[in-house]
Amino acid sequence: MKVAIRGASQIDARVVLPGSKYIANRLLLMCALAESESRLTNVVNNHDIQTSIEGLRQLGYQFEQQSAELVIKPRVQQPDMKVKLYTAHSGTFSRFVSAIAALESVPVEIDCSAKMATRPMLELFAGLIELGVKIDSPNNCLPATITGPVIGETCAIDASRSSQYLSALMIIAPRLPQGLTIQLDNQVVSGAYVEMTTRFMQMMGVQVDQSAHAIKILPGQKYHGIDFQIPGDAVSASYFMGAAAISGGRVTIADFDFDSVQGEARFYQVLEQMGVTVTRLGNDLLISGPQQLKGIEVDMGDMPDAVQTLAAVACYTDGVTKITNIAHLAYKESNRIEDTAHELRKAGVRVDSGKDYLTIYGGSPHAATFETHEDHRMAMSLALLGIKTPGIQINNAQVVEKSFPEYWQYLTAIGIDVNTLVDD
Ligand SMILES: O=C(O)C1=C[C@@H](OP(=O)(O)O)[C@@H](O)[C@H](O)C1
Ligand SMILES: C=C(OP(=O)(O)O)C(=O)O
Repeated sequence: MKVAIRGASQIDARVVLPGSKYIANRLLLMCALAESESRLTNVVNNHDIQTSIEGLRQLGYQFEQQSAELVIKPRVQQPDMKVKLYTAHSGTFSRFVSAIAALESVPVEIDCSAKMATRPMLELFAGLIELGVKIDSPNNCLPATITGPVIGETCAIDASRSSQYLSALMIIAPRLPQGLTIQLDNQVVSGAYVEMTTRFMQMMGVQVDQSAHAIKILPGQKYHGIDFQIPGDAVSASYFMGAAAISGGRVTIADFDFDSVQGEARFYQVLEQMGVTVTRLGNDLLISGPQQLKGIEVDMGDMPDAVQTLAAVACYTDGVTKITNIAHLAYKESNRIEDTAHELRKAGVRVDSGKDYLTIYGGSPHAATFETHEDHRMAMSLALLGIKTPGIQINNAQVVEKSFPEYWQYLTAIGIDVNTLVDD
């Protein structure tokens, strides 16, 4: 599927966003491991979350859709023979379920998409091996067969390429008879996501002790089931904030998750530095774009998934935007440093890129056809250029299914013209 984007003359819209994929991804697992029933509402229906539910079902965990609620009941039977499951393109589920698989004493064979098979797993596998788990993987990536159970109580983890390794081990800790001490071997990236894991573990009754070099979960703790409404997805919100910023129009994000555990919920503060006006209206957040955006320098280490949104907005400033502390973006669905730079250059934008930064020189981008590199965020963010620049097209636009299947309809609803074209 290919789409052509034509900007709206004036954007003035209110957007109600689907629930956070990040919170859902954690709660599905924590609730599955809980000793009592949980009820979740506003669980986003996207490919990543369907993949998580399906994969956990293969392990015998129970998910039931009851009208608007997803009901998760304690597992009654653990598998007594080899289990096979599929993690598709989801980095989060690939890492989290590898740790869950290590709780079983039968082999769990985990397969994934060709793209996911190129994303790193090595550091998590090393941590699990230290805990006595057998990992059978030809190249330290998925596909792999994981055979538990965990027998150790201490391991080291290097989370300098992905925080998901650390969250994965934290999530299973309450199920380990001796608890777990995780030594932090290196700098931890995407720290806000580890904080998110901690916050939900605490909400479900598990105490997490954190020091500068270790995370400790004491034995004898259990997840208690919860009744919880998942707030809106902060990264999905970033595209509509970006649309207001680029167009100079107004977008209201309904029921914005103000005291959020989602790092990217602070993206509006980044836009504010660029000249956007932000107004709180009760539970809503109004973003009003300025006449002219300013370039800024900003550390996006804790907002990794909004970097491409910012890169798109940065194309329309009257200055230079430097996005720093993003070396870990090389290991996402695409290389979000080099591939983003490459695509923006197609529109005549000057971009400098390095191991841990992107520098974008604002100006007047011209028409371009962008490739998505199988990255949903590449499609969603680059489409924003079409708001102001005629002739923007996106190939393989269906990649948005991973996190936000209705994205193109949402753009149409705020007045942006999205035309589906026949593929070349
Ligand atoms: O824990 C999570 O839910 C995530 C952590 C981040 O990954 P890294 O820790 O690999 O940066 C983020 O980019 C990803 O989309 C989701
Ligand atoms: C990086 C992302 O997800 P994951 O790592 O789960 O594939 C994302 O949604 O942008």
